[in-house]
Amino acid sequence: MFLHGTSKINDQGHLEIGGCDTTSLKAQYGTPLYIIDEQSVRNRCQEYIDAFKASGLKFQVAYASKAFCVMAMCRLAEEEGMSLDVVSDGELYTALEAGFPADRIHFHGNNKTPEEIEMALDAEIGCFVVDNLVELHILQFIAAEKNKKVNVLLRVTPGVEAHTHEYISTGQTDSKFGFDIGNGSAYEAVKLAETQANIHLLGIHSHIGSQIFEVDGFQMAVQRVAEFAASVKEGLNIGFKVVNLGGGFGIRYVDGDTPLHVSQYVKAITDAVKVHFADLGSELPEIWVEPGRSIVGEAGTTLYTVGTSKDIPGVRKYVAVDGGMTDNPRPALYESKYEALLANRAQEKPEETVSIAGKCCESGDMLIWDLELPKVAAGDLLAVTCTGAYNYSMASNYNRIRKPAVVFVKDGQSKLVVRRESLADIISHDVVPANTAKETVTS
Ligand SMILES: Cc1ncc(COP(=O)(O)O)c(C=O)c1O
Ligand SMILES: N[C@@H](CCCC[NH3+])C(=O)O
Repeated sequence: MFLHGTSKINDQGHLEIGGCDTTSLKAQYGTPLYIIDEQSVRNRCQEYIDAFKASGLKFQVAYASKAFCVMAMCRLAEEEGMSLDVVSDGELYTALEAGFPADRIHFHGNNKTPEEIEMALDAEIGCFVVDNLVELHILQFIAAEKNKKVNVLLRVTPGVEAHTHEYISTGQTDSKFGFDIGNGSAYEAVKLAETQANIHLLGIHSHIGSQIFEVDGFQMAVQRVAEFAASVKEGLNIGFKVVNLGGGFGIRYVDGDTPLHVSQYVKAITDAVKVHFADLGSELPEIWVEPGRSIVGEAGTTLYTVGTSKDIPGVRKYVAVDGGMTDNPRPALYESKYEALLANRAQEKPEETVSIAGKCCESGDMLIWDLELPKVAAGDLLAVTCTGAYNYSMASNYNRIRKPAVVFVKDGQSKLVVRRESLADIISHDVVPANTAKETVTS
């Protein structure tokens, strides 16, 4: 079994993360429980920053908060010197309430509402990543009304297709995101942006996909973006101060996933920048990236309690846990694969093959197929690894299942960062119209 970060099996044969025994975490917080290995997250942030420092280029590493956005995580990212990418008023609000410096916040999204734009302008965020012409016009209009000049990156699609699951590729020409370089719309957008009095065009942004293992997609994107920058320089005499290359750096979910070390991705990108932008003859651009999954993914573990099982002789044994697609929709959405171990008997040898089912009323609610485990029984603790990214942030209340708590663990201490939803939370937004309430009372 592959253990990430500070995870290990302790003398009691229990899975321990951040020096905390997972059986004690269950006793203290209950299950399902998201456990975040705080030191691993901090280390990963520093690996990015160190790799960029080594390149000698000016840079910003913006944590893509969509991967896991809670106030404690925003604080941590701030402490580690990261910038922050947000895509909605909710993420922006979380960051601001956490005290994240507004000037290090970058606002993404292909359909920002005027209200969201206004909120971000009032907060004086660092920059808007403008996705389309409608947004450019709205932003100019609102910025003019407020007498502000806003920093803008234009999101372009460089036409690079990263090797990844088709549902999570965003770099192709046929994409809902950004201005296409290939058909000239990116060039026209630059031209237009430059004429807008309240827009300060900082540069461009490209994001080629997610869970990428190879460097060639990033290198190709740098080349395309540099060629585009050259054509803009030549045709419009406009230079880009900033080039943002998005996120997408892969992580190891299961055997066979072969991510590179963060420093290798960063070196490949910064070397490519040095090669392809050198010809422009001006100062090399500042390079920004936006890793999400690779900051928090491997640091997360979800702890479940095993409940019922159903053995169909000669076919399959289903083992159900007290969570499922509500806390981790990725297997159902993307057929994502995960590994798991029995956290309370972590040293025991595998004895049976089981498939891990969630508790939702949905046959697709399966977390892991064909997992080798010791003989598993009700009450055992199952730890699914690598759940730090796009699990809590994509969790739902389907079947009115409550969202789990989240704890940070480090140096033998655990800190609650999101409390478990209560049953009262579940109905807290419900409104019973007056006449229905009356009928309910009298029936
Ligand atoms: C624009 C943008 N930036 C950054 C990210 C973060 O990607 P990842 O979590 O794969 O690093 C995404 C998501 O894929 C994205 O769409
Ligand atoms: N939510 C996706 C990734 C989408 C990336 C956002 N652009 C996942 O779970 O992997």
